[in-house]
Amino acid sequence: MRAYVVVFPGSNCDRDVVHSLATRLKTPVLTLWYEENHLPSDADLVVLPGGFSYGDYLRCGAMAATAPILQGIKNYAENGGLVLGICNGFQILTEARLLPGALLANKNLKFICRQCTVRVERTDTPFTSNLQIGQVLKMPIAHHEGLYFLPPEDLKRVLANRQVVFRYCSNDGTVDEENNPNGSIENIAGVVNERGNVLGLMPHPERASEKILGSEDGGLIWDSVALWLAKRGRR
Ligand SMILES: NC(=O)CC[C@H](N)C(=O)O
Repeated sequence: MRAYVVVFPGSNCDRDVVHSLATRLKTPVLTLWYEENHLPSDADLVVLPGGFSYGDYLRCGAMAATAPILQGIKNYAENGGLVLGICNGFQILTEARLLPGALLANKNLKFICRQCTVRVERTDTPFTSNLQIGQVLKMPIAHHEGLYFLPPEDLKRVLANRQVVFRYCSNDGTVDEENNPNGSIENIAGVVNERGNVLGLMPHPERASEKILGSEDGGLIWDSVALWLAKRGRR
């Protein structure tokens, strides 16, 4: 398998994602500059990493969503390619309308950087294929605009389509207001598109993929992608 990590001006988690993916999966991971307008034909996974693309000016992800590489990502996703947006990458995917909803300022209006736990809601996606429904993953969040929001009609559609993949929860998997760090609607921490090949999530798997980081649970997401690809003949 071959993975690519997109670098925008202001990305700051790109190297972490490269290191984490390459170490865990022992696979080539290359970076891709935002001014490219198409993706290499050998890409099995494209990651939009966290950070502050374009300094978060205008709205988080709004300017990056108009960068040339997004055209390549849209074509790639339309053809079924796997796209993962982490934190600022998630914000970029919603701004580009590749994912529903929007990320608004956290309910306490503060930047929140801390460990948190999310519950797995779906295992029939490439990103969660090696997980169990209800499994709790420990991964840190680090954002100011992480409150996931959808207007009522869109929320109904997203729930009916089972697009919610992760929900913020307690250590034992309880989903409630107390365990909702940023005020996201329905505790939503990650969603997929209808087809299931584009995932956005606010927690950082790359910051939770080695014991020394306090959790290796993020690595389970990488394992899931590798397993899903291997089942389709991509190693
Ligand atoms: N870690 C990140 O990707 C941060 C995302 C964005 N800059 C925010 O603060 O919400």
